[in-house]
Amino acid sequence: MKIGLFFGSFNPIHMGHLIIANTMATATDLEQIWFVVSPQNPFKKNKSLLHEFDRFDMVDRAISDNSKLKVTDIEFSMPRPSYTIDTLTKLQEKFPQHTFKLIIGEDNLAQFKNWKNHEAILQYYGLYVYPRPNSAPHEFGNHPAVQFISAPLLDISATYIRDCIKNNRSIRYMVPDIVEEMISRKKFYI
Ligand SMILES: Nc1ncnc2c1ncn2[C@@H]1O[C@H](COP(=O)(O)OP(=O)(O)OP(=O)(O)O)[C@@H](O)[C@H]1O
Ligand SMILES: O=C(O)c1ccc[n+]([C@@H]2O[C@H](COP(=O)([O-])O)[C@@H](O)[C@H]2O)c1
Repeated sequence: MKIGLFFGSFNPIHMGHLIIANTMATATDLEQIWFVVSPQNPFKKNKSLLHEFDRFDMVDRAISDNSKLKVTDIEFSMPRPSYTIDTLTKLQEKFPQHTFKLIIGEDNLAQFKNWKNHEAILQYYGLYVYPRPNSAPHEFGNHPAVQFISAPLLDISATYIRDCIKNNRSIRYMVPDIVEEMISRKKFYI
């Protein structure tokens, strides 16, 4: 199967992530999209970052009604911080029957050449890139391993959602109802 990998903290997962994942799952040749939840980076202490199990749980609930979307905790047991190439290698070893592609926003492309073994990512996997506002110029516009996919731009972030919660403003429609319910019941981000 051809699988797109969408990496992130998902603190929490929101409609911006889900719309990109669903676009990739329905408007490309990718058959499934796997959300790869990043654990806490020990060098980037952030007190608003929920425990990885809670973030995983929110993603799991958010995608439970869509058979093309899956979530993986593969990075939880890897050395931290985990480099994308190492996670790709581990997934490919674990699932040799699948082909993996990396899904990234165009804003990440300007820095992509500084990622660990970025040439190997291009050579053995490849990128599916979705548009992001204010993306800096980059050199991958005509690269054969980089596919640009048209997708809606949604100006919403997990930071904005956490701020809304702190300020007692509604997050309805920014996250799935089931995620909103979990955040409120467990008193996350207050
Ligand atoms: N609204 C959005 N549309 C498209 N991509 C997004 C959107 N929000 C985040 N992303 C991208 O999704 C990936 C995972 O996102 P991440 O978990 O860091 O969420 P975030 O909303 O950017 O979080 P935070 O505000 O806490 O930094 C990142 O590459 C990020 O750039
Ligand atoms: O593998 C690398 O060298 C690498 C370097 C920088 C960023 N990344 C990945 O890019 C994504 C966005 O990173 P950041 O630092 O902009 O939040 C995230 O999924 C990181 O794992 C990966």
